Amino acid sequence: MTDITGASIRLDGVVKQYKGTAKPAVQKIDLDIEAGHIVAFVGPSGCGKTTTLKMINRLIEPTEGRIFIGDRDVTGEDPDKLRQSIGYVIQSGGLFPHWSVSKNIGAIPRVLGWDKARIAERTEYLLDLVGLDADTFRDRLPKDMSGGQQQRVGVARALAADPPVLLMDEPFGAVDPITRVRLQDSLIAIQHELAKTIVIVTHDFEEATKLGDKVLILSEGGKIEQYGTPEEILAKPANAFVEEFIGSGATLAHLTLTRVKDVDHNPVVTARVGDSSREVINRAKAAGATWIVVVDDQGRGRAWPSLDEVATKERISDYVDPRLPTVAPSSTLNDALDSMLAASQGGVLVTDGRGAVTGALTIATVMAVIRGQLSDARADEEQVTYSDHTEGTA
Ligand SMILES: Nc1ncnc2c1ncn2[C@@H]1O[C@H](COP(=O)(O)OP(=O)(O)OP(=O)(O)O)[C@@H](O)[C@H]1O
Repeated sequence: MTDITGASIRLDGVVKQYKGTAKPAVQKIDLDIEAGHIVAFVGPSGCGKTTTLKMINRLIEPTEGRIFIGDRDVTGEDPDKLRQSIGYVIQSGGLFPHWSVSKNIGAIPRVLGWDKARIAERTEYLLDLVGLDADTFRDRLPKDMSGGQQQRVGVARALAADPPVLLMDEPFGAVDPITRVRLQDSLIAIQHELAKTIVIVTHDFEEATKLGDKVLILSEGGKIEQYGTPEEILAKPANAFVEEFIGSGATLAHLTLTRVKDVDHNPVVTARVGDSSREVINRAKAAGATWIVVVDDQGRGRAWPSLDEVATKERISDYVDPRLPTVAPSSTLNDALDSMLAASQGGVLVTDGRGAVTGALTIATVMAVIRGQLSDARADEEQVTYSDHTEGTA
């Protein structure tokens, strides 16, 4: 991990009561968020997640209490100035629709008076950081991009002026499940590089455990039910509310704690377009493989034909499989399973941070981990054997 560029956040007795309401939306919250951490706010609809988030950048003014960013008490700061130093990402990116990607990303730097060359350089850097090719996307309008690409630009825009804090309100709520996994993995990779302080609101406990160094579980009125690491929450739910919120699938929720990088991968045999099929087949057979991965010059997967398919042509063809399932090292085993199911495949390719194929993960490996976790969980439970049971009921 690189140097932490994030700042701590502290909420000190913060209350929000909207005008004309009987009860406060947030009753009195004290919260410390460590610099360089990702904290995920979860809880049922209407519990006050968004209200709490928006008080941090004063899009919503607290009724009482103080908010600190680093050592700065920002409660009395000019809200416009404050928001220039806090990145903010909302669902669907929230881009200005008539502005190009580069104009959107440069919005805050222009307000801050940066010169054109510095803005252009920063835009290139950020587009690369969020995984978009600058030459392809710089001049695009939001309507000419997919939802996932727009959301990547939204993250780039929020990071434009290098703020220490990034606030994200349901950022991946509006994209399909596979894109969602890619965006989550991309956020984890960005965080490894930048070490900002990130607060993310989500409805999804699984997303919270995947992204959060810590998870904050709220109930109605912004009441803190538990604030801890995903491991702590899953191992020791603080009370019945948390237990119910986590749900009956708690054992399988552990699958979200196990990352692709934590389990063994199978090696893969790779080939390039134009390679001799016979040579590739010989190489694959020697390695005991029944299929290969065709990769491009950067090592990114294009297709994974079986050896029978390879044998139908003299040379490796340039076919690109648009549904090739891939996961990143930071993906969870649940993501890997989803990806396999979506592609109707019994395995998934594992890629490094730049998308190059490094191995494969099979459904057998994932099932072995699930079996191990289930038997660990059962060993912890009171053991009732078949004979105990029949004796007890006889
Ligand atoms: N502008 C407002 N005026 C009055 N009440 C509001 C206002 N905004 C939110 N509320 C109320 O405050 C409470 C908390 O809302 P908030 O949006 O923070 O919850 P949330 O946990 O983010 O919900 P969701 O998950 O549905 O987005 C809710 O009861 C909501 O109806």
